[in-house]
Amino acid sequence: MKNSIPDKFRLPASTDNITSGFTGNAQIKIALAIGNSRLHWGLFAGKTLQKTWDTEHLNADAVSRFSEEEKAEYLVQIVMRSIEEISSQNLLCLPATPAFSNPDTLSLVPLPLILASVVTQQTAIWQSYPDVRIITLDQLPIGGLYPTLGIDRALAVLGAGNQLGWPVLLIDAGTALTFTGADVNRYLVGGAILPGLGLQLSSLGKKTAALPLVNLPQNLPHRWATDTAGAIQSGVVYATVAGVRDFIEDWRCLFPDSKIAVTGGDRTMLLKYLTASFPDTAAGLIDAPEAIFWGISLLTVDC
Ligand SMILES: Nc1ncnc2c1ncn2[C@@H]1O[C@H](COP(=O)(O)OP(=O)(O)OP(=O)(O)O)[C@@H](O)[C@H]1O
Ligand SMILES: CC(C)(CO)[C@@H](O)C(=O)NCCC(=O)O
Ligand SMILES: [K+]
Repeated sequence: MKNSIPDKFRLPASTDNITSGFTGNAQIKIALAIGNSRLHWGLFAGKTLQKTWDTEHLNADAVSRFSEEEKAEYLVQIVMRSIEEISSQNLLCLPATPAFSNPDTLSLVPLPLILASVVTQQTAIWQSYPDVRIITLDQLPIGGLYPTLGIDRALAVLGAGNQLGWPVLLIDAGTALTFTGADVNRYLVGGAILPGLGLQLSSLGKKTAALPLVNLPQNLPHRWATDTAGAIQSGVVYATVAGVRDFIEDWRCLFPDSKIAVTGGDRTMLLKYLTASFPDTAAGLIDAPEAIFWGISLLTVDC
């Protein structure tokens, strides 16, 4: 669904081609994937992903006090500031157009925003963005999806399958750790959900009296620990890695030639632990931090 754009957010005709300097005629769009821990951003020129970055969730209480018009302006500025920040770090080359170089004109530029969210409260905020399109399951060219499946899982498995080939198993090591598998007919076979590595550690720290909050270890820890922090790390890491291995091996029995991709904020650590403990299982796993944006890129036409 596309909201109408209030006149105050429309680009002046002279800056209509604002981003053409590095993209030719391709239209610039922003993708926002809202996860349970943070916001994941992608900048597209047409279907080409130029850059990705992460930011914090917005403060829902603060935003709820704004009028509709203030919300719209605030959200446009959040997007533009975020882009300016990554471009000023030289991570992205944006042309020196008035809209990008003059802070007074920032709010004139409502870049189209494509939103995929698994956090309802954050979705609600972004509905006030002047040019937003929200991706829903029914828009995805993949069969067998059940109504409550997370849009992040559906997009990431679709993206991985399209980019790497089908069948595909997508492992998302995010707040939650998920497995999502689809067959050669782009049909959902199924999956599983468990607490992610970070969430296992934080819930032990928060929900027990004696256990401290500990970080993920940099490397595979000692299994038989003789201190509390080490015992927590050992338990979480070895049990998770054994579980992940079990899902991978079962999937490989079902689909021996399947691609298997790993995404999410804890993917690098998970891959490190898995490689150290089960090198044969880890062999051939594909590092796919942008899997969800590969999925979103398939939906960037006519929006
Ligand atoms: N800079 C960072 N900020 C927050 N978390 C980070 C960061 N770098 C790595 N992580 C790890 O990323 C994990 C969260 O992964 P991710 O950001 O992919 O989740 P999410 O997409 O917000 O959640 P989900 O997809 O499960 O709803 C945390 O457990 C944390 O350990
Ligand atoms: C599992 C999470 C939290 C992973 O981000 C998300 O995909 C979600 O909220 N899913 C809904 C339930 C399901 O996928 O079956
Ligand atoms: K919940």
